[in-house]
Amino acid sequence: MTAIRPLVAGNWKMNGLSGSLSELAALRKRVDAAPVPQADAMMCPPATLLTGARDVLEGSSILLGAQDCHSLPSGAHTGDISAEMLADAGATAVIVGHSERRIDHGETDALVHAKALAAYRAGLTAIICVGETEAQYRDGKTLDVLRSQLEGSVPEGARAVNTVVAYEPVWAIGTGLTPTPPEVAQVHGLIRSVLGQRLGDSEAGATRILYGGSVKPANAAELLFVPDVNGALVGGASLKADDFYEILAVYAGLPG
Ligand SMILES: O=C(CO)COP(=O)(O)O
Repeated sequence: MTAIRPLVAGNWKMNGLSGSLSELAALRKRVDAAPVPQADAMMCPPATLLTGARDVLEGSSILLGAQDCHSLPSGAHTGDISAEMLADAGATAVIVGHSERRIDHGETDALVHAKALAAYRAGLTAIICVGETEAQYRDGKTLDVLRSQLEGSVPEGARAVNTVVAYEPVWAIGTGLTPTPPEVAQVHGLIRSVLGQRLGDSEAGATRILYGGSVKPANAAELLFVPDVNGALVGGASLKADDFYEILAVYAGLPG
């Protein structure tokens, strides 16, 4: 099995006005000046900034992603945005099933599954998020919850080339708390084994499994070199070009 190429993806969430594109331009400048060829970098700004971000990133190695999509390609769905629209705006990937959408918008595993299929239909990579709540973590239910979310959310046609799984414990998002490296290793190992049952070992062995939840420059090396961790999904720290670059740069020491 060849080594999995890591991915560091930033999720700006509902942050950023047009002026924030200067932060993306600053990131681009840092990556252009000191590329990190060992890993892929991606930024997922809000949908309103996608075309502006596409222009800022033109010719850059930084990939562009989006944060959510509707499951249908078009139609009478006021306020929604289809995967095809995201692709048209320059995105090559879309986050689906983030816990903030599961919680704020009542998104079910079935809906996340449909959104992942929509991403494939539009030629986008689906970044499928899973993660347990604090109560589930405290009750020792993490592995059961993740198994069930993966079985419900990851389409059987998922392939390593078009699918990324992001493990984001809800209690670690925006809190400064993180699971311990052994906990992350256990969960990521389980995710890979569930993917193996669904997709076969060869696809599962090549699928990127990201860790997300309070990843910062200070803890990135500790979290990203855990076995079965193939990168990060970064929230708050992705809003600052220097912080995001420093997280990406933890891979700079590796053979390219
Ligand atoms: O939800 C996240 C990324 O999708 C993580 O957010 P924070 O990095 O701000 O904890």
